[in-house]
Amino acid sequence: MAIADLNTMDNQQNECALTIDSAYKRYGPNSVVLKGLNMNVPQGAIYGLLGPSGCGKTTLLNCIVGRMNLDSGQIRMQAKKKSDVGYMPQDVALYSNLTIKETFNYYGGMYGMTMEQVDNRSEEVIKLLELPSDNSIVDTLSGGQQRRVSFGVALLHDPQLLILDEPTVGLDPLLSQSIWDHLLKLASHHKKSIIITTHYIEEARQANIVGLMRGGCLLAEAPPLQLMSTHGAATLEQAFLSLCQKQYSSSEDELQDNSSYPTDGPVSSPLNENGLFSCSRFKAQLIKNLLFMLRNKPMMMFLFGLPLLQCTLYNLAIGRDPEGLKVAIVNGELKHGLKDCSQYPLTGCNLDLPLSCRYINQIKMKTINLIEFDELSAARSTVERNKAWGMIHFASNYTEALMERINSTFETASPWAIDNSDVSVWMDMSRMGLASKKECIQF
Ligand SMILES: Nc1ncnc2c1ncn2[C@@H]1O[C@H](COP(=O)(O)OP(=O)(O)OP(=O)(O)O)[C@@H](O)[C@H]1O
Repeated sequence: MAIADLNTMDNQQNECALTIDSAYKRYGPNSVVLKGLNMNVPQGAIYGLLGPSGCGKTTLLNCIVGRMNLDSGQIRMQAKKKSDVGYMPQDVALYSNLTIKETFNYYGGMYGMTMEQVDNRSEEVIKLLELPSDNSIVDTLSGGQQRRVSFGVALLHDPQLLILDEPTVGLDPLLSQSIWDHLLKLASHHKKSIIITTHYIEEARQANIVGLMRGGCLLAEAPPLQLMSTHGAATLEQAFLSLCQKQYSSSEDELQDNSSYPTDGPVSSPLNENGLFSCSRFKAQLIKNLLFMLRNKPMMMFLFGLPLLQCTLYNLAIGRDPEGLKVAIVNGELKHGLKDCSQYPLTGCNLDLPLSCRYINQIKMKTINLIEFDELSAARSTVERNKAWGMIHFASNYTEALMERINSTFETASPWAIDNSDVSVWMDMSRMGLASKKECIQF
């Protein structure tokens, strides 16, 4: 190839806002949507992407903006960051509880615009798109009005590349024409590149270039008048029909054969994120979430009220101290039982002082009735007769044999051993740290 030809090609690619080479995408082995599609969107032009429902237009746009990856191929773009692109998806994806103004403030903040910029731009956009009062809640708008707000969001930050998925569907013809006029002005005066999909084929005649898509590839890509003259057609629709008939003669399902499907790995959009953190994005998210909370009172009451109710019910049901429960105490730690406790202070950090006195002192503050026994067997037999009783045994001189007996009886290794009847509580003082006496235990 001559050097002059190569230079021309390079220049053409430099002037392209977007170039796609051999794009392949499928949703499953038998659902190939893009089949080696090539596309060139010139800088400062409106590119009308036409095609029947289900031919893969939305899939292609999603791959361009980075919502999904191609399976194979290449995407080159002049826009570098996601905020250089304005995307209006086919489905309305707005926050329904925000007003139009708040919606613009939110997306403006996400694009890193100042409040002043947002105010100026939203005023222009509201006027252009004939939106209702900016205090109207999105949820209360008609489907067409919501689509116009979504369109306004794509226009708001004045991006280099606009990608609009059926922006004029369901609009009043006069409004639709004023939108096209605005897009033409954006392309010719401000050198913005615009990709627009539409089902209205004749509408696309206003585009600078149209791509006719069918069966996952572009059948043709040329200025509308050139397409019509090449195919001897009076309308764009007839030109499209003639191209479809030509394609029909070749096999459409070639690529359903998995062996010929290229598998050179996922190809992501070249658009970069706008940085990990930005104050304006943080603020925009915060305000949006606060507004959501303010406007969803029943939901907030449920979110905060349910755990509160659960805690209250839990505490009312089982969280209180048992009232009037009689608990037997056998204090083996002191020679004369709890009577000896009067000699000792109940506060301070002296571990030579008996733990049982402090512990019992705490229990006395509760609503439990303590009944002291001198003998373990007497307390035990009383507990066994009256199942509702509890028993605390403070032992001082545990021998290995005694420990084993307690463990085998109560089958637990915790400092508290719970009797099989669930009412007898043993306190193993040696495991509470008293044996080592290294720690100060304060109740
Ligand atoms: N998430 C998905 N999982 C599986 N198949 C999908 C998915 N999204 C789209 N498809 C299929 O891919 C094909 C192309 O869908 P796509 O939405 O890209 O078409 P389209 O040309 O934008 O259609 P329309 O003009 O009706 O919006 C369709 O057959 C569709 O069923």
